Amino acid sequence: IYNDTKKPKNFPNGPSWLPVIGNLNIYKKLLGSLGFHHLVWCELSKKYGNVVGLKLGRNIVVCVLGPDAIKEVMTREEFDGRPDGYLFRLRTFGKRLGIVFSDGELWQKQRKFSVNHLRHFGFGKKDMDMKIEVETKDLIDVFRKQCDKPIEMQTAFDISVLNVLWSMMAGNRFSLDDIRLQTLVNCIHHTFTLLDISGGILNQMPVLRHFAPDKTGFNDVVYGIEKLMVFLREVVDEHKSTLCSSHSRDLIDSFITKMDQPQKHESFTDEQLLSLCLDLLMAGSETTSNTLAFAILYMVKYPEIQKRVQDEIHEAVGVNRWPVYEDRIRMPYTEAVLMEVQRIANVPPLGIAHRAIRDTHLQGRHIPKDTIILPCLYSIHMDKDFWKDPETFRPERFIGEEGKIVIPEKYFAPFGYGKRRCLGEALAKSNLFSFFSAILYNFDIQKDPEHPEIDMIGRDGVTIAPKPYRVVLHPRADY
Ligand code: HEM
Repeated sequence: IYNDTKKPKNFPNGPSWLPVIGNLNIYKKLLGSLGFHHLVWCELSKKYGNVVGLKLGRNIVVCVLGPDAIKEVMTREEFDGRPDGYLFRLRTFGKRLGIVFSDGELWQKQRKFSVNHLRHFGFGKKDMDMKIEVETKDLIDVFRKQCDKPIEMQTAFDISVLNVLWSMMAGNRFSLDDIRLQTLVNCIHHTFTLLDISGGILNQMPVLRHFAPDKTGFNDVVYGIEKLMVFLREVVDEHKSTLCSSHSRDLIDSFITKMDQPQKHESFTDEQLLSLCLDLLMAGSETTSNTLAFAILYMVKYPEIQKRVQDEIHEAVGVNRWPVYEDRIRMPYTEAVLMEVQRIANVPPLGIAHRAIRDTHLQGRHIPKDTIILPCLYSIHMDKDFWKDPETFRPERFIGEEGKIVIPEKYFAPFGYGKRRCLGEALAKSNLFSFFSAILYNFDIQKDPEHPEIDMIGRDGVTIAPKPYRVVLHPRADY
């Protein structure tokens, strides 16, 4: 018990550790009053500095805040690992598989494979933008049918956003009223609200799942993952039965073909294929949908900014078509609005957890091997010294004197950076721009008169999601 309370020498500052629970008592109390995990770390950093160290159950967790400490974590090879533990393995057959929470050789091979093959199927190229155009058109058609009536907005983008990625992964798309897919995406949303990026209670004290399977979220997480896996297994089986080995239709085909090659890396297995698909689905849908839903919410809150975006769209493309991603060069204000949404909404406020792969130092403090490291992206996006008025929604902050976009990279990193930076950045940016500008081209977005209150404070979880809200879309005259 005494050893349990002993901190490693020169460990980052933080409160004393209790036996077994470590600092879970303090953490829980702060979370109860502040409501968000990232705010707990910000609060602790006021007392303990920019590198705060806690023990949460069996996990040692260090949160880094501010540009210098975050840069060290993102760019030093010792921090390129991802956490291991009960929760992370629960997703992937009790093993370390997938792409988001794997590391070492498996991660390198799988990341390289995914990037190369997604690119082959259009990722980051004109092909991808054309797929987005198709999805945008479909979604606008759906919205047109619901004009002048309140529409549920925080999940409105789910299937459209997923379709673009899915067409590269599995070669097809879903109808926007596909009930099964919407149920699966709802499972993803729900799972994200139950967990937090450090692993949460299921990783810190996995034994609790036996005593409180509902309260710890265990039952819901298992249910959600099983549902997704059943769906993915059907898709993979269908690919296997229709595969033509000389012609890959999509990423899944390429993976299956690779599994049959004698010189393949040992990580190309059935379980890894399912885990990779699960990770891409989860990482690719939630983040983009939430950002778009926040963007619409900000436009309702600030109609004068909405009007300015619409004026810019008009000037850049006229009235006969809506903007596509290529037009962004002539639409700096619209781009700045989306960047400002990413900065202020902080959809992944703590990024994705890293792990120290060996004993090392960070900002002069000792970090033991396997420490979970949380880069608090919120801390740079909301840095008072740099941004001056971080709580104010002011897109102009991203526009330089010559009217062009300026990105202060040290203080703006919604996709992270370094070797583990977001793999889907190109797709996310193109999705954000295309869906957002198409909606503003076609509609004036207004509050639901029956629910005029606008709640900008989201819901906590792995990512921050807006609370359910409705808006009314009015078709714009002449468009
Ligand atoms: C607005 C949308 C998105 C945001 C804000 C976002 C943000 C992030 C962040 C902060 C990370 C962690 C970076 C780090 O650890 O240093 C990450 C990783 C990742 N993202 Fe995204 N992301 C978005 C969209 C997407 C999309 C569309 C995909 C789909 C392909 C995707 C796939 C991934 C993957 C696979 C990783 C893990 C990369 C690795 O560990 O090597 N993301 N993302």
